[in-house]
Amino acid sequence: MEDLSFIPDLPSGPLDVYRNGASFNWKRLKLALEGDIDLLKLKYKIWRTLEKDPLFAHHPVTPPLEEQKRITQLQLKKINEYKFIPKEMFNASYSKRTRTIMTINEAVQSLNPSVSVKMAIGIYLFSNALLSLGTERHLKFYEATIKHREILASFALTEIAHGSDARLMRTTATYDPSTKEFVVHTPDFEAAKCWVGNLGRTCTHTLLFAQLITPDGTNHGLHGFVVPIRNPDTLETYPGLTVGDMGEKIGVNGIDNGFIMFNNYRIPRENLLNRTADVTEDGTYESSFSEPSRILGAALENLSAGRIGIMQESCQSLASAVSIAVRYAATRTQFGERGRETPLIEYPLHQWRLFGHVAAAVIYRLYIGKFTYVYLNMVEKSNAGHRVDNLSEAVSEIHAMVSSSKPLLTWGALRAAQQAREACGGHGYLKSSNLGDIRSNHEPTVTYEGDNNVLSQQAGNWLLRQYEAARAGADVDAPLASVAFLRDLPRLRAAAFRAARTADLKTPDFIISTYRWLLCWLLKHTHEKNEAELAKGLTKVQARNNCQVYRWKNLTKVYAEYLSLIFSLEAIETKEKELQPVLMKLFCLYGLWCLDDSLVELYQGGYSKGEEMARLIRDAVLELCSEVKGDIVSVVDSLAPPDFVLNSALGKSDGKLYQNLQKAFFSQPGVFERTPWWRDVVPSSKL
Ligand SMILES: Cc1cc2nc3c(=O)[nH]c(=O)nc-3n(C[C@H](O)[C@H](O)[C@H](O)COP(=O)(O)OP(=O)(O)OC[C@H]3O[C@@H](n4cnc5c(N)ncnc54)[C@H](O)[C@@H]3O)c2cc1C
Repeated sequence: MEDLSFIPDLPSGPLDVYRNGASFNWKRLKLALEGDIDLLKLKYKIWRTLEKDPLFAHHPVTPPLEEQKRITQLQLKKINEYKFIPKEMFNASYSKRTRTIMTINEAVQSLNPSVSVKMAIGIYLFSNALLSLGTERHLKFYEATIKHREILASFALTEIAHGSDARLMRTTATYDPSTKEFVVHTPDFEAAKCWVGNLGRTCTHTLLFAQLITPDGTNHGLHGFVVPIRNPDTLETYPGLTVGDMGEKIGVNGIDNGFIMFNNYRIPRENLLNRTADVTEDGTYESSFSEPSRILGAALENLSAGRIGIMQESCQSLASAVSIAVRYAATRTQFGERGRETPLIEYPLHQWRLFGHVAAAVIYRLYIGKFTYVYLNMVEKSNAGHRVDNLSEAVSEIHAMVSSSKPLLTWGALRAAQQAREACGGHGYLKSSNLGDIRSNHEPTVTYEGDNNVLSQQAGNWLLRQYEAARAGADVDAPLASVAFLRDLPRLRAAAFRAARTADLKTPDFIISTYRWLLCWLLKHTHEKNEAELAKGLTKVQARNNCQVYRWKNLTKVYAEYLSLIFSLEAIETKEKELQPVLMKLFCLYGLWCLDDSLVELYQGGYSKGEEMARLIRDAVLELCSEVKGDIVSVVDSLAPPDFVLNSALGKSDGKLYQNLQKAFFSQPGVFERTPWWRDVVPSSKL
């Protein structure tokens, strides 16, 4: 068995009442959730190092806006200097290297999300894009970014008037053969690039997406270009650019999101990322689809890697939020009988509000851990030029999986953060609870890297195509088997709810088979709705738009929940025996908690009649809440980062709630000093 002594023991205190009764060892569950001991060690190394560095000390009061940006930039510089990526990683496999980078990002994210976003865009997204969209001539940018850290980049796609519909971006890059340069231009303010992270104050280069126009006037669509923005020695912006900071946001204010307008700004021809298409010196456009498998691999990489990173970070935010709320609930008492007050965690309502989110935190972690491996292995094979069977179908399937799961996880974490805040009552509203920062810093993930509602439509379209193929008796184009059950359509349609006791529901078989039935029915329902719209004489686009609500609420969400269930179940089956009972309970709790949300559709589709099914599902959820109660504090111990990272007066691992609150109150700068404005407000006019 692995030596886990690198994980510090937890201090004893009031939480021991619950910890002592746990059915498993929390450190072993922590390792099982991380999935890789080297990566877990790396996380702890990062946290230990940063805890000792005063630059990473927490501020009891939010610093002024510019100071937040300065601190974040300095923190990023310091993280670069610490060189957390082991040297040998630069020569390691793509999959291993990417997992290491993702782990570093996650460890930093739980401490200051602004730094991790800065790092993810400025270093990793950019260097990945250079590898997948660029060619040998861009390696110098790659080395300068990832090895020497001389370049801090940004990613400029969104414009003032267009975000989700990227095709209509209006920034142009027109080729001038007389100087062998592209001339980048912004026609007006509506076409200014905006929201670009790192652009406002700090980046040296941007990865710009602009319409490529050749001298014959042909527009070849959006292409990627490396565009220098600032002198790396002085951070002065170059002439021909109008660059500004977007100002204060609701969260992540350490990031300098910026806007930019280009005034006939010239860049060398070679700065076009030319893996898939190039412009010759004399201005001829050439598409070089000589290695389609590599090109598709690159496309897959670009579409999905950033979103997988966001999902991992969502797991971390969700884990932190529920850890604070559960530790609080185990130490906070209200009401009671016979002179003894009751801890909040003993109330079924409180359990019902929180434990489903705790189960989700565990299931999502297992799901994303496993899915990331599948995804990275496939990209690695494809980038290495190995044959991957049905690659283009696999690319589409991965895109559908990511496009449905990113909404599920980001919204899931947001809902949990809000519930955790409320579950801690008034104290949850204190900055020192950290729940406000967790919530507001997490919030923009539902919008960036693809707005959740827009992404989910794309997943819905793919699902409908698979259903239509299955209905017609054709093969389902899903090499990763996420909808393999569609091959069994007739049998699934005939299935029905047959359980009589809650025990029949608390099994993976019941949950998975109910999900399969539900997905089949939702597909049928959405397909029929679409056909009915077409029969009215509407265009395909109009018909699809009229089915949007069905595609998200009633289809894509359920598909994403199903994915999280089948992947996590596979992961649970490989975990050590001691952990299986608690993991299985959390699995069932999550599955039934989600099904409760789909009761309308289960009844609407005729899976059951009468009130029995709803009653049994809800009773089973409540029973499971009560069954996991004795383990739940240890479950959040496995999920939570160390106290320094969690940074919450309510969620410290010693459980000394009121002592920690007192420390937080008393340590605020100037808390007992007379306010500087007391003269203006004293009631007596004599002063
Ligand atoms: C903190 C933050 C950081 C960001 N960082 C970057 C960055 O570094 N680089 C960059 O290029 N961009 C960045 N963005 C921008 C982000 O990618 C866009 O905001 C996002 O793509 C959505 O585009 P939009 O804001 O134009 O919204 P819109 O596309 O205008 O959408 C507005 C709303 O309409 C809905 N909607 C849109 N189309 C449809 C439809 N067909 N049917 C139904 N509903 C629809 C959407 O769901 C959304 O709720 C960032 C944004 C934020 C908040």
